[in-house]
Amino acid sequence: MSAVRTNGVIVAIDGPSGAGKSSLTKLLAQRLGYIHIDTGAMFRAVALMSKRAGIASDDDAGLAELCRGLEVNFVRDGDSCRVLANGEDVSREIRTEEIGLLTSAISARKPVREALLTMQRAMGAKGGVILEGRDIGTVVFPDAEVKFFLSASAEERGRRRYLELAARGDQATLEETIAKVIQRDQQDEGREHAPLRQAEDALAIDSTTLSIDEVLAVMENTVRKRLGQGDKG
Ligand SMILES: Nc1ncnc2c1ncn2[C@@H]1O[C@H](COP(=O)(O)OP(=O)(O)O)[C@@H](O)[C@H]1O
Ligand SMILES: Nc1ccn([C@H]2C[C@H](O)[C@@H](COP(=O)(O)OP(=O)(O)O)O2)c(=O)n1
Repeated sequence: MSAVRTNGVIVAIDGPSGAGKSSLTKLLAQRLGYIHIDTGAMFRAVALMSKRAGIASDDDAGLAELCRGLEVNFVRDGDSCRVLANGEDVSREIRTEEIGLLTSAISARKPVREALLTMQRAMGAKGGVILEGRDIGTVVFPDAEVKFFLSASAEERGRRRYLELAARGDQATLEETIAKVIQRDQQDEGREHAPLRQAEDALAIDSTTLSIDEVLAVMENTVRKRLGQGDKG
């Protein structure tokens, strides 16, 4: 093991939008009794606060100032987790498509990545955590004991998002939703700082034709083997 951590190992789950990171991280954390850190929610909180403050997505000085005064926390609420930005519950407000696209833009800015990198390392250092995002296994915790790169075809990821939006009563079409997924992939993969890419030592899982339970079984067995607990069967 690369480091002695007080509470257990660090599990990194990276991958593109709609691959199933949030769903799987939540379930795996429950199975292992680990803490779940949704780093996308942290970037989303910065995006929301920058929009409210009228800070442009390329205003690095403004974004740096904003991050200096921002505290993001997660609090458990029954089965789910609330996201607090300076104490305010922003869990719902950060989940719109508009904030998703804005987040993709501001998360490319160096001061934002630096500020959140420090926060994420502090949150995960003791282990016993699963962090999900785009650069956990490559940048935030390159020494994480277990790394997954979860993906699925853009069509399938767009279809999943479309079903979520339709359930919320959103009018978006399937074609538009797939196009937005592809646009976000290009922004996240093409940026200069901490682009989305698979860590060399990550286990790649393509969930296009797998159910959530099937992906969960692969992940849980992989982590338990790493913990020396053998196959869960
Ligand atoms: N393997 C899967 N099969 C079918 N639907 C899935 C699968 N994984 C995730 N989903 C669904 O796809 C949507 C997006 O998943 P989510 O966990 O939010 O992805 P991400 O965090 O990677 O953006 C959710 O509605 C989720 O229930
Ligand atoms: N570790 C991370 C997590 C998210 N981001 C960026 C890239 C994404 O487009 C946005 C939103 O991420 P989020 O995981 O919430 O988005 P999805 O739920 O996958 O659609 O944030 C990042 O750059 N680095």
